[in-house]
Amino acid sequence: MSAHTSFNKQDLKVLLLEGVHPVAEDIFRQDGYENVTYHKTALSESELLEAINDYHFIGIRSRTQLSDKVLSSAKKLVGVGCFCIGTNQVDLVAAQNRGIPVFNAPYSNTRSVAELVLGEMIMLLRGIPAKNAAAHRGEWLKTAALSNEARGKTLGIIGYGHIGTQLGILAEGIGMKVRFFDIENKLTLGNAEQVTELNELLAHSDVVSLHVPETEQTKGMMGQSQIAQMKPNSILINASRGTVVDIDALANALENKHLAGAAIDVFPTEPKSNSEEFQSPLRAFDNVILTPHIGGSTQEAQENIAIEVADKLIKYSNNGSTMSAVNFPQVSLPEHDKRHRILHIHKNRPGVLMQINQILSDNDVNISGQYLQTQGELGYVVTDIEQGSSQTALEKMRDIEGTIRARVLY
Ligand SMILES: NC(=O)C1=CN([C@@H]2O[C@H](COP(=O)(O)OP(=O)(O)OC[C@H]3O[C@@H](n4cnc5c(N)ncnc54)[C@H](O)[C@@H]3O)[C@@H](O)[C@H]2O)C=CC1
Ligand SMILES: O=C(O)CCC(=O)C(=O)O
Repeated sequence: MSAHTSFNKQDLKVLLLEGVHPVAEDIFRQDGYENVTYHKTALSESELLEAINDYHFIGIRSRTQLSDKVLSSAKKLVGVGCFCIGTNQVDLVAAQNRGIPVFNAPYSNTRSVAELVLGEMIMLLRGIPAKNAAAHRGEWLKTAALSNEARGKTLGIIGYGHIGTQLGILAEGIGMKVRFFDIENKLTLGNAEQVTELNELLAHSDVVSLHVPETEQTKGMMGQSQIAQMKPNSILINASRGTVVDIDALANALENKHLAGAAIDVFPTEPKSNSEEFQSPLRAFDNVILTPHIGGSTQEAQENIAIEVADKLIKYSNNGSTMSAVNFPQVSLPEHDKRHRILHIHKNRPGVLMQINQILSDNDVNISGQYLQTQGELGYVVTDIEQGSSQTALEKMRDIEGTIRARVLY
């Protein structure tokens, strides 16, 4: 990592929440960021509103809600790291409007989710959750009724992305037939088959597994009528987002024995901490595997995520690189040894680049490299300069109409 930054690293404050893997804190400290606060849990909204004003970087997982209201209190915030895949807990537009890039770890926990779902699928096809629960109560359910091999069964995957594709390959490995539904045309891996109608997938799958992000389209996508379309005695698995499945409709389908079982890892409302009671109508069913949103919670995944996201935040802080930010123009930058680098974030409108260059020219500043990228409403110009007063130029650039924020890296 470059040692050159506009801020004294000791003055930059980093807040890590929700027990992200401790290696994240080590990485910040090793890079010279001494001011790192680590919390094992999420903060309540009022605690967050009070604390966030002090921090330049925040690291969260899926529980912390970075709403417009919270972000409006985050006056010093430079970057957000989601130590997970989903970024729906952050108001991405509000962050973008404030010139704050949001980073995540798009791949690091995907294998963990795929492995969990594979295991759940095999257990549910054998009816193990119900037999296990009965045995814990002293009952002996020795029967082959509704107990099936996975081999030869059809797995229907909804959302054939990083997790869906890995699950498909693992399932083929144990002899399952894989079909999937996705809004995009996808390159199929192995012998998987893409279907164009969701209902067609639902009607012919022995197991349906959801791997879509939370969007306006996916909220409630498995409602009463979709669950009714599922094959009798089939199984529903959701390790995507809690809003995707109508839990009451699922409970009804289990109650009237339309479905043979389910595995649910994510819920419309999840406890805010491990000490809060988990409430769900699904608690009544022995044939449902209930897990506390731990699809991606393995040691391997959490450590990889911590390394990936901490590195991205530090790189943005030290070097200005926004590669893989989810709400920001993406610029990959070389190191800027022996040069000053000015970062200018502005509303995407004509003429800003021209004004930046005019200011540099007026101040006798020689440009050695320049990078411009825009995304939607936002523009990001990075200018490397060889000499001259970067500070004076920076002050003038801050006055350009539409400027959201600007800083210099030494
Ligand atoms: N339970 C857990 O701990 C975890 C949950 N997740 C959740 O899993 C989701 C999926 O993760 P990845 O596979 O890595 O994401 P991805 O972005 O690689 O794949 C998502 C796929 O869903 C498709 N899609 C989007 N909208 C759709 C729709 N309306 N109908 C059908 N397909 C649609 C996309 O085209 C894409 O192919 C994440 O967004 C996250 O919410 C991810 C990691 C851990
Ligand atoms: O580990 C977490 O807190 C959330 C995992 C998850 O759902 C994600 O990566 O999107």
